[in-house]
Amino acid sequence: MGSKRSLSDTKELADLAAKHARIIESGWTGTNERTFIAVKPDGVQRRLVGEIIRRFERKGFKLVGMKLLQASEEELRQHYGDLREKPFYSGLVKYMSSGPIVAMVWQGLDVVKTARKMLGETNPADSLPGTIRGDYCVEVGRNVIHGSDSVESAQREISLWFKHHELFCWEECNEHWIYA
Ligand SMILES: Nc1ncnc2c1ncn2[C@@H]1O[C@H](COP(=O)(O)OP(=O)(O)OP(=O)(O)O)[C@@H](O)[C@H]1O
Repeated sequence: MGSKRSLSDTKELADLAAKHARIIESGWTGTNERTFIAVKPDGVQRRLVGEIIRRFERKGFKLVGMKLLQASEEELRQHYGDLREKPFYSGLVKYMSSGPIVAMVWQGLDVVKTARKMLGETNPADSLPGTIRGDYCVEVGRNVIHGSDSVESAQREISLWFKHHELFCWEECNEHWIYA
């Protein structure tokens, strides 16, 4: 009895540490991945932040980082660099800098692809009811939410909007919280 650890306890702890290390290593790619989600200024103004968080939590994803911020034009230029030549680009930057956004990182199995499904199509008119854009907006230029379109975009966007120390590492926190 008492608090003495046996050899098998030590082995269990070592196995657990190795398991944690493997999960942390694979946290950026593969199936247990992270995505960048932003509630756009219209979503914040319309008090949709809580509803959006609720959907991601209930789906089973884990919040890894979140902040309310005013995006600068420079940050938006970097974020939307691939759309620079589009006719709607300057309107998009103006819209995205018109008020605070809520930047978030969510983690979980296939979260990049699944989040895009939860968001709906870029144009709300093409989005099915039940999706965020299908339920809460009508205009492509005011479509409430952003979500990374690939694992690579997610990595780039997360490192643009968040510093490493702003992201929580669930795997280091408590073994019972780890996804299988
Ligand atoms: N035709 C358009 N007119 C006005 N704004 C547009 C138009 N097309 C796209 N946008 C805006 O630019 C954003 C980025 O467009 P993109 O083609 O990357 O779509 P998306 O990947 O679905 O959107 P997001 O990056 O916001 O998740 C859209 O979410 C929308 O706010």
